[in-house]
Amino acid sequence: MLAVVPPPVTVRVPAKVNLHLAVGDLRSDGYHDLVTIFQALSLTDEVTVAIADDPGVEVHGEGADAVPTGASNLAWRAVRVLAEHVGRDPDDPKVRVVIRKAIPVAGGMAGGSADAAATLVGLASLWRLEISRDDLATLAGKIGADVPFGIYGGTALGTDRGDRIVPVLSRHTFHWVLAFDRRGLPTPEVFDELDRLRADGDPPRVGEAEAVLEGLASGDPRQLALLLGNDLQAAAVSLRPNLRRTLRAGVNAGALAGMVSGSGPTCAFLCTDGDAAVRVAAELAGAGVCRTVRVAQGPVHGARVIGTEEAPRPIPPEVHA
Ligand SMILES: C[C@@](CO)(OP(=O)(O)O)[C@H](O)COP(=O)(O)OP(=O)(O)OC[C@H]1O[C@@H](n2ccc(N)nc2=O)[C@H](O)[C@@H]1O
Ligand SMILES: Nc1ncnc2c1ncn2[C@@H]1O[C@H](COP(=O)(O)OP(=O)(O)O)[C@@H](O)[C@H]1O
Repeated sequence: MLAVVPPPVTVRVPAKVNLHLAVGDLRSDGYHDLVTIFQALSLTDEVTVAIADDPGVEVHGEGADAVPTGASNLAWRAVRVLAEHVGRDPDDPKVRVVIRKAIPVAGGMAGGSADAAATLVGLASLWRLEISRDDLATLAGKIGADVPFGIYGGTALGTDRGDRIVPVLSRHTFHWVLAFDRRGLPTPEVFDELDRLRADGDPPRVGEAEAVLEGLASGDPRQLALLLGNDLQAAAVSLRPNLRRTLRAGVNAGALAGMVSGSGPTCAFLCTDGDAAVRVAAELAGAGVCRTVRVAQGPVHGARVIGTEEAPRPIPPEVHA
């Protein structure tokens, strides 16, 4: 009898912005304790996993040239972690992963982490595993601090390394403009720069997460705008002084507030509503301070298998200058 090969599974997964990012001291394991509030945004990557005799990773779309396709690809690490967990051979998982990127690479929006989260969710479906979202999130934490949030999406409080996730009920939609920088910024360099700035002086620290949770609950973007904060912003701006100009340009264009997203260099601007976001995006694009501008809204759900009626986006053609 012929074995039936299950069809490929495609998962859509969101980028994140940190509405609040409080960084504690450097720990002995090389990480910092964090208290952060994540929000998942409608800027998404798509990841397809399929049974294949030619295993590996393919990457297309935004920043694809800068993404490794070997063992260090975070999606491939997810394949290995899940294979090991369920007793499959991690060195020969017989899986092909195709990633279509829209999330900027090394942009502070957890794009690689999102691809890893999507791979876990996709493989759980492809391999027909009985595994809960919480168990997938625990495995996700072995891949990277930001990966568990990609499993849940929505709005969530992250503590410890940022990988202990408690979902936050958030009934309101917020509108964002995102400014992608010309080059990415490696996360470890930004944490190192913050440690250096703190050894030399006293860069500003964000307040309490509770106030931000109240701002979220109010649904009023004006209230939330006053409460956004990111301890890594000073470090990202120190490494990339041009971000100061980008942040100013977004606010001058009519955003309620602008901040560096996570470790940067993407800047995120909170706007009054969807129409305002489109106006801010158009003006920011004309200001010449960044590479690309996108409009997004949040919160959106985490990594989710796309139904058969929702075909994956076609692979964008490569554009050469
Ligand atoms: C800063 C944040 C904010 O959400 O994300 P990005 O803005 O880069 O996407 C995260 O903490 C990034 O999470 P992620 O990118 O998954 O980090 P990992 O791969 O686990 O760690 C990369 C490196 O970042 C530093 N790191 C990360 C998390 C943390 N709590 N403390 C740290 O010091 C460490 O130097 C670590 O070796
Ligand atoms: N699937 C992936 N997508 C993007 N980057 C990846 C991926 N796998 C590994 N990486 C590596 O991880 C680094 C950080 O990627 P990313 O998650 O996009 O940034 P950030 O941590 O700033 O949010 C990249 O510079 C890249 O070398």
